[in-house]
Amino acid sequence: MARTHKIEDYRNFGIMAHIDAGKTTTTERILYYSGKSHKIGEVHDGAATMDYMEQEQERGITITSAATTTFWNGKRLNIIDTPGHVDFTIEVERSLRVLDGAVCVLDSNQGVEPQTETVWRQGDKYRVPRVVFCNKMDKTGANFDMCLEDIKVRLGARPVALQLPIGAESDFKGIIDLVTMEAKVWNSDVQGSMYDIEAIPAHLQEKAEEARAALIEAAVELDDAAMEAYLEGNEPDQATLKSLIRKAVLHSAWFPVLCGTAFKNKGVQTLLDAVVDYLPSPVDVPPTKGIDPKTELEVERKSSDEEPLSILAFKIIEDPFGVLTFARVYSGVLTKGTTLLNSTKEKRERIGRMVAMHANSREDIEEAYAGDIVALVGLKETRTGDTLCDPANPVILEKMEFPEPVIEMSVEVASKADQEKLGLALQKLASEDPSFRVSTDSESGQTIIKGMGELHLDIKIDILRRAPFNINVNVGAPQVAYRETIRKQTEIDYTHKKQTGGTGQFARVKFVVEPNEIGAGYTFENKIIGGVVPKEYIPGVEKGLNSVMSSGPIAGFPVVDVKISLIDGAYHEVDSSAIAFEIASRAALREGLMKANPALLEPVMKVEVVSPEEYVGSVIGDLNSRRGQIQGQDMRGNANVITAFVPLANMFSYVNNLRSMSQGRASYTMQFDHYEQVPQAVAQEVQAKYA
Ligand SMILES: Nc1nc2c(ncn2[C@@H]2O[C@H](COP(=O)(O)OP(=O)(O)OP(=O)(O)O)[C@@H](O)[C@H]2O)c(=O)[nH]1
Repeated sequence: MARTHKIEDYRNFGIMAHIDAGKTTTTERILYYSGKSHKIGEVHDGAATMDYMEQEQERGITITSAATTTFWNGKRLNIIDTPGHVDFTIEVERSLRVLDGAVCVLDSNQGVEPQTETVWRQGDKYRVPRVVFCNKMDKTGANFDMCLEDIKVRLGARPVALQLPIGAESDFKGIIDLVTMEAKVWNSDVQGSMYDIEAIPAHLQEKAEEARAALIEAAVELDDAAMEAYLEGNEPDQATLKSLIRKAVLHSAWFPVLCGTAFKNKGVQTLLDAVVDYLPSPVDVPPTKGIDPKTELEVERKSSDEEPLSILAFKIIEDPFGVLTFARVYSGVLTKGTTLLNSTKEKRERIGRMVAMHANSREDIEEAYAGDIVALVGLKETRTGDTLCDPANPVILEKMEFPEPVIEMSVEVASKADQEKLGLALQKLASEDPSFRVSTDSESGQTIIKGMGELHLDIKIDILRRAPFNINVNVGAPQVAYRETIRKQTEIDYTHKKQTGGTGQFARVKFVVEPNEIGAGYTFENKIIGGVVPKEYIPGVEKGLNSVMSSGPIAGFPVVDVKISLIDGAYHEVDSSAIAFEIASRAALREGLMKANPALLEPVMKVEVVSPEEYVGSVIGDLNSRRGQIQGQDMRGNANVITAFVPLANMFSYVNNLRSMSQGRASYTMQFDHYEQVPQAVAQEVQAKYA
């Protein structure tokens, strides 16, 4: 077997957008036009082929990223459909990490929306080259110029039109291609429609010439020779112009903007042309970086079949075929049947079977090459973010960062049989989604699930209740994931002594307890020199400390950002034991934390409300009453955008309040921003509730 496409002919790209802008519809049309899907699945019928999870179809939203391979103009396209809801931001991050380019889809009636901004910033973080597709040009209120302005103002990015719309709303007919100066007109909006090339409509001629001049000026800025020629009156030819646009995209110097309506089948082929012409191939982006686990030195892996094999797992899903691990091959060639090293876990993993995923079928493959995105079947040890590599040339590719969950909920089942099923099911879900965690409350013994938001947990519960799990679960109300920390340094000297007839118990420990840097977590250091606390008792000490750190003294929440040093102690030849030291350490730390000015921390969300003018006063008043701090207020179109930091504790069921406050006309999004100390009065309430 050999490559079907040169690596230069690959386009690994994602589609990112605010919820409902039309990612799924656009992806469906792309698959249709590129010939892989024979029936267009409409999102509103719940038949979209990309949205293969039953739930996604019912809710009409895309939850998991599905990777799909298709072909256009002789190029091999690997598409990832990324979810738009902010609770699934982690999925968007994962996708961006492994893709080389992206199409950002806007709703032309809405312009840049809050989540567009979030995914755009994530794109900036991973330096993903992008083109923008203004979708829904057929919708009432669609406005291409407003979208361009929004990209400038709200994203602070530089948009350059590659096309102009011909007509808008129900009169939208097609586009003027500013590179070729042709009108491409769809004279039908039924599925599979092709465009006709027509003369540019007379009333748009002047506007098209101006827009083309702007495009050429933006393009020649990227090349001195082209600029000089242009100043002397020579426009770049079409091939040069295209290569300059490509250069602009690769360097994010500016962003080409296209338009169309995926739903009405207009502008999809021209979008595919732009993907092929302007988005990068794997060799156009910098080589991927990693660490050599033996030397701990940084190494680079070029996108080439000749380099040692390196693969990053970015998504795990459970399906009737078994566990599918979606992975990107960064370098080298992977052959079925090989045993690889999972360098992140230091474990071997055999690749027994691998498949290329298409929207509604999968194809068994024998080999995968640098640049490919494949699904590996039945891996046992590999988790999202792990590296698989050639055991003789180990590398650990850059790790992904996962946000901490901010919301939690208890789950219960009635029967013992279900309890066992629940444990296994939760373990499975947690291994697929690193932003979803499971723990057991040490005091009540309850199972607690943790995630990024109410919807995130709702969806997990739904999965548990459905086939194949079919578990009858009861859930508690969602709770904020508080944390505890300390504000000052203290010392604590504690002796545990007990004499009950026979053998007694004796242990003395002395600790320094001090605040650690934010995000540094909990660290323990044994600073004892000499044998005042023999080494065999140290595990007991750590066990005692850990139990307090996982359930703090204020209200039983995990304690973070604390450093503990063991500086002194004493033992008794006969009466000391690891257990005695565990008891002493637990009691010492409880006392120590209480002396060290303990504080309760809560997650604070960044909230953005988009509201018509007449409701702004009530929205702001309401946010203030939720302990919100208003950060800003500006205009988008004729709507006001209010941004605020609000504690998550006061945001439950906000959607209902906002709806009734604005007669359903205001909308909002929120995402975790940071942890902050809870005001005294609120801390007392929390303490009364939990302690
Ligand atoms: N008028 C019009 N409606 C569209 C167009 N594209 C998509 N829609 C509709 O907009 C709604 C949302 O489309 P989706 O494709 O599900 O959007 P999405 O961005 O994938 O949404 P999520 O997966 O939930 O984030 C659906 O009802 C589509 O039929 C378009 O070009 N014009």
